[in-house]
Amino acid sequence: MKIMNELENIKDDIQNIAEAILSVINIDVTIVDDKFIRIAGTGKYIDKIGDKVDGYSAFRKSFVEQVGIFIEDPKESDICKSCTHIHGCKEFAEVCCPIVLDNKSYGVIGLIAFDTDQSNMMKNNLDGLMNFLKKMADLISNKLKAQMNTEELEVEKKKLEILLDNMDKAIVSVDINGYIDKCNYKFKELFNLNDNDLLKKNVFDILNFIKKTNENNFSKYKMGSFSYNKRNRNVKGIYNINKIIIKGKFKGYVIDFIEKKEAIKTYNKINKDYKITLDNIIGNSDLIVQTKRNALIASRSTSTILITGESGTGKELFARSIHNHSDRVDNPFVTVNCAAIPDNLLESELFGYEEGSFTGAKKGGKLGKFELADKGTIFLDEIGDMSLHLQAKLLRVLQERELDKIGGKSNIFIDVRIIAATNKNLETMVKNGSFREDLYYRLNVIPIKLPSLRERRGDIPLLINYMIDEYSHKLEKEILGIDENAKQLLINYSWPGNIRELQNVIEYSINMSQSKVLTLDSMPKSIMNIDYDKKEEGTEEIRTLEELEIREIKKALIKYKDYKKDKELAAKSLGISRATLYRKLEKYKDKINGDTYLK
Ligand SMILES: Nc1ncnc2c1ncn2[C@@H]1O[C@H](COP(=O)(O)OP(=O)(O)OP(=O)(O)O)[C@@H](O)[C@H]1O
Repeated sequence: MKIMNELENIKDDIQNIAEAILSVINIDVTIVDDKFIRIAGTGKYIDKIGDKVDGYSAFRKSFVEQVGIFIEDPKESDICKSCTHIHGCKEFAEVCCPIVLDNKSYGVIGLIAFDTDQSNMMKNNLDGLMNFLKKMADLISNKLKAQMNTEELEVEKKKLEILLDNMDKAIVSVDINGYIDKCNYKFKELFNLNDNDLLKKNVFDILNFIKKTNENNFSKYKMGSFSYNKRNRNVKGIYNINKIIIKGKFKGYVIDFIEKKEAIKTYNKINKDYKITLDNIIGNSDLIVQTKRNALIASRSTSTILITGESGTGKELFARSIHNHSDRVDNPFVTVNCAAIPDNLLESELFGYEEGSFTGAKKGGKLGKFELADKGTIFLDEIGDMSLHLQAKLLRVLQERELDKIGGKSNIFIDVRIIAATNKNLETMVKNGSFREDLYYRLNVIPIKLPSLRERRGDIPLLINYMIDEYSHKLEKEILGIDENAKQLLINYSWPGNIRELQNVIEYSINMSQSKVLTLDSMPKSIMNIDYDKKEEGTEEIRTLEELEIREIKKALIKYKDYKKDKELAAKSLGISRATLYRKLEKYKDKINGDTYLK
């Protein structure tokens, strides 16, 4: 392959300069590159363009030493003594000047006199001539520089285009008015646009979910969600707008877009390494081992699962593990707490709605959790708290496997595995009419009942050690273990809040501990004062109604401890008003005082 000399890229410009020199001084010009190949010439040199110029020792000297040279009489000149052509030389005089850029020589401009007139003209105007040639050489090096810069820019541009086309995100850059400047392949693909669609088009017209008027109201960066529907292309996602500001001046926008399903996929990929599995569920007792075995079998099917168990027994943990053991693991696991969302919002949360379906509906509509969980698993926690109206809707989804969105024109097919969970007794609820029987049977295809902590006390020491490790690390306290008395207390306690309560007790105790070993002193008063549950179920003594009330209040407080509206949810689950709950807390404050959950 021929390696191109830099000057060759601008040889037309160089030939023009050679002819300009000729027209000014009327002496023929030769311009050579760094290999001494003639790349431009006038008069009799025109036919010799492309030839190697031999013997020109003056050119070499000028090139190597980067100096202008004048040779008055080649036959007498010291410089020409080594020239192989000296005997046949027809030259009367010669002037040459190097073409230099950033201290590197790229070639030489030479003027050769073939008669006395030309030689005299050179001699008499030498300074001016040298100066003129130097200016011409500078002109060539400036052209060369511009050419190199353009080339560099083209390489950068190409690299950038390749980079953009290989990005997961769709990207478009526009001017201050929104006219499209550049976009990547993904952008055209995402919005189903061809080059004609983009020619001199305004992005705010094409993607009308972005309102230009709003874009002036943010400083640098803004994000939003979108729904785009055109030419059978229906995409939903998130967009970010970045303002391009150079030296304080606003120059346009770069907008990137990511499809929601892509974002979810990426999220799942990132989190894959931290996924919880059945192996992370602590416990050696027969009950928990058998439950884990059943859960593993259930993970291989797509049938609906109903997990039951008291609050804090690990229902969500099991649901996540089942998803992570299933072949849906690379798709989303979406959780909905049916008790934490008011009934009027739950419907749109679950099923979503189309744009404009009601006053106040968000632009672009809203994706429901069922759609977000596409090809994955939806975990419907606290299903027993769902209203009868929504139970009917859910039943339809389970039966038809189709979603009927609020304001939607057509139904959407869904491929979602359902895992429901509750701590309520659904059978009793079915009997008293607060839970639909048909829905109960649809959900209860694979039942998994989680044992309470009381039923597997043998696992308590294992759980305590695991939690001491976890929380001492988290709280940066060196706690080495638990003493026998404290351990016995925890083994015998009734654990109405199950593992979540045990976690809270250990966390509290590590915080309070003055020594490296947890003792009774660091335990919360609540688990020491109330010991009515020490005995196994069925053998307990009759308790006073007050004791029962305190216990249920404590259970409710533990359960909703982590929610923002904890008291409100606790009161609701107890079937009393918030004010009543506060009154009772005041009344029993000595009995519940010191309880970590009340803070
Ligand atoms: N076997 C276990 N090993 C370790 N941690 C556990 C185990 N079971 C539950 N946990 C922990 O206990 C806490 C409560 O678990 P989870 O939220 O799954 O319970 P839940 O039954 O869904 O509760 P609720 O009914 O109140 O929603 C979580 O922090 C969970 O990580």
